[in-house]
This record gives sequence, structure tokens and C-alpha cells, in this order.
Amino acid sequence: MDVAQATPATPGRPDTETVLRLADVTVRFGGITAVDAVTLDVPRGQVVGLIGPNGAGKTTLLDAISGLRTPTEGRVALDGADVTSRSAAWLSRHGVRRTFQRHQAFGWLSVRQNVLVPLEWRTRGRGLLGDVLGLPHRRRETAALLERADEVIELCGLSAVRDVSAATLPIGRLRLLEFARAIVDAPRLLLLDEPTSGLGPRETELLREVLLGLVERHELTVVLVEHDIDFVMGLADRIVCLVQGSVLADGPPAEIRRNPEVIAAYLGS
Ligand SMILES: Nc1ncnc2c1ncn2[C@@H]1O[C@H](COP(=O)(O)OP(=O)(O)OP(=O)(O)O)[C@@H](O)[C@H]1O
Repeated sequence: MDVAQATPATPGRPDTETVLRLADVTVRFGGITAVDAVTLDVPRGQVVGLIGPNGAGKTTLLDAISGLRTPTEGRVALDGADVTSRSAAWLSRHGVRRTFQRHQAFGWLSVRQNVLVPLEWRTRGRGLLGDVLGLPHRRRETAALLERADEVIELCGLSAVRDVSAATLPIGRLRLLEFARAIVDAPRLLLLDEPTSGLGPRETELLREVLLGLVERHELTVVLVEHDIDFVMGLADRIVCLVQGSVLADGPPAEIRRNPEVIAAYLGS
């Protein structure tokens, strides 16, 4: 599906513009500095793989970008606007979408209803989900959005379980559902936290293909935290290695794989 065509994230902006800018972002938990003065620019259409050992600060950095945590110091800018103190809800409404290490699907809703949630949120007050749930006279005006939801469901290999309650799905399908929900309304910035965790080999391959397809069409700007090194190296344009909250290395995947400091701190021989 052409997500960008359906709802352009940032109409009229050239591909080279910086979507995300982190300037000296620091997050402390009491005496622990989880993220230590991280400075990073992510241009539109780029996939940045964020790697590093357990406890390096990767998830905390995603939290700071997505508004779940306000940085102790430093600034976060989205398309040039300072969003450092914006809430997660505000950022989500403005196109920053996030998946989590633990899935966040609504168990009592079907797969389709889950995918419709962001569209409902976006069309605030129009009652899209209510239409789907039981108000037939309003269904016609929501047909395009339903079609978009179904396209994404198909893209993510979930058509067979479209009307199944999310609570009954195995973990791999739940992760794919969360991913479907994150991409359904053309995110301006997509933050993925260990998206292959819980996926079987076929599901991992499906996710890789879907992401590659979206990325190749320049539909997504992504920050991807991932421990599956082959997955992240195969997808990312650029790898940033965090160690103890700081950027140890930042460069193309092939260069990072050979970097002796990254090998010593994380990749191993
Ligand atoms: N809510 C919190 N309160 C206190 N310390 C925290 C909190 N969240 C994270 N930390 C600490 O911050 C540091 C960074 O944690 P974070 O989860 O961001 O690392 P990570 O790189 O995502 O690790 P992993 O790969 O294991 O998910 C760790 O030392 C962690 O214990």
C-alpha cells in the first residue's frame, strides 16, 4: 500500500530534510545516567538502527523521542519544531508512532478494530470505531479508512485473523498487529523497539519485507532498536551504537560491523 500517498506525512517537504534532531539529550534516573548527551540528526526517509548492550539506554532514548519521558537535559526537535516537552499523546497525534518491547494491543478488540484505533484517534470525534462496531448508516463515509486498514492488515499477513479478538493471538501475530497499527496512518517518524522479538523466522522475514518495501518507497523514517544484528544491519542505512548512554559509533552498517570498539563493546568477534 502506498501509505505516503494515502496521507502524506509532511506534504511538500524534500526528502533530505531532517525529521528528528536530538541535541545533547540526557535522561537520568536518580544517580543513573541512562542516556548521556546524545546528539543525532535523522534525515527524512532514513532508517537508523540503534544497537548496543543491555542497559545501554536504547529504550530510554526512544522514550525521550516519543514523549514518554521528558529528557533531563537537551532538546528533541521534530521537523524543526521543539517537541522536548510534548506528551506521548500529542506526538502520536502528530505522526510519531511507536511499538514497544511488550505489545500494546487491545485484547478485547479484533485485529481490524485495533488497526482502526489510530485512524479513529486521528479523525477525532467522527466516531469511526463506533461506526464499525455498530452504526451501519455511517459506514459509507468510513469506507476509505476501512479499506486502508484492510490493506495494512493484508500487508502484515493478518488477513486470516482480521476479525479475531487480539487476546487470542499468539505473540508473533500480536507483534505484527502492533506494527500494522503503527504504520496504518503514514507515520512521520516510526520508532520500533525490538520488533522481531517474539517473531518466528517466517514472521521476521515478512516484517523485513514489509519494512524494506515501505523504506524503498521512501515512505518511512525509522529509528529501530534491535538485537537481531543481521535484521538491523540488513535494513538500516545507518547504525548508531549506544554504550552506557553515549554514542560509541555512528556510520554505515558495514563500517559499524568492522568497528573494533563496537566489536569489543557489543558485537563480539
Ligand atoms: N524507570 C527506570 N528507573 C530507573 N532506572 C531505569 C529506568 N528505566 C531504565 N533504567 C535504567 O536505565 C538504563 C538504560 O535502560 P534501557 O532500558 O534504556 O536500556 P536498553 O539499552 O534499552 O536495554 P535492553 O537492550 O536490555 O532493552 C539501565 O541501567 C536501566 O536499568
